[in-house]
Amino acid sequence: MTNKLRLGVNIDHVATVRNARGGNVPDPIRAAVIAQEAGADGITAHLREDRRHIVDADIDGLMQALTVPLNFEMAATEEMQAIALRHKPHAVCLVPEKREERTTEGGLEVAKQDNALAQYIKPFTDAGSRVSLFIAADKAQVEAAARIGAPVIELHAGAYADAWAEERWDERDSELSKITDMAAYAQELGLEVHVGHGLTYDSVGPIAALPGVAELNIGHFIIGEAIFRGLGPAIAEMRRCMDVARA
Ligand SMILES: CC(=O)[C@@H](O)[C@H](O)COP(=O)(O)O
Ligand SMILES: NCC(=O)COP(=O)(O)O
Repeated sequence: MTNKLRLGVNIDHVATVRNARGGNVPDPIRAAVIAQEAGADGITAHLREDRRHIVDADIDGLMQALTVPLNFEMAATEEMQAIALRHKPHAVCLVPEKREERTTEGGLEVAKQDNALAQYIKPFTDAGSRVSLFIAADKAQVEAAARIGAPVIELHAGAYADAWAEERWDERDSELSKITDMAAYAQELGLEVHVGHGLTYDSVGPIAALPGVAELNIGHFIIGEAIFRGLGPAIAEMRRCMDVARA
């Protein structure tokens, strides 16, 4: 496996700012194009059921504008399945959603609904989209992902990132251990491993250093940092932090 760690830039929160006023600015498609020019290896966009940030037209625009792969995050619903099958993005990442949550709180429950999920993901595989499951770093979930034939998992780094931000160092270390162990185990089971949620310039290093992890998806922090540095430089600095850790 190549040592090159891919960076997927999540542009959801450009749309959050746009939607704060309605209208068209700032444009998430323009952000995605700048991100790919700045070295993003892929773009991630999460079409939430409530359309609180990305909206359907953004997915149309991304599919037309991008030359790098689109990782389309969505809930495992019939509506979202139809949208994804219409677009056939490079990757479909299944994410659990709660209307009342501020952000994605947990990982997808795969172990308790593996038969239903196996049926649900088959049309994506048939359409040529890679299926990724956004799960907690939990053995039962990793095993279930492998069992249903998903080629990719993305481990939820939120608890690790939150512990880092709040300087709860013991918890940070135990969350990092879980991600480390489950990333290794998933690779033994033949899964490609991605990690994402809440990562920053500070917290990305230990995750980027994990052997064999193929991709990190990072959004909220980069978009926030872009206010101060500009989007291209904010991405370049994240790339640098990842490369230093992986070297
Ligand atoms: C699944 C995931 O981690 C990202 O999509 C993240 O959730 C960004 O979207 P929200 O901030 O709306 O949760
Ligand atoms: N799947 C995680 C992602 O796309 C980015 O999450 P965040 O950095 O916006 O928290």
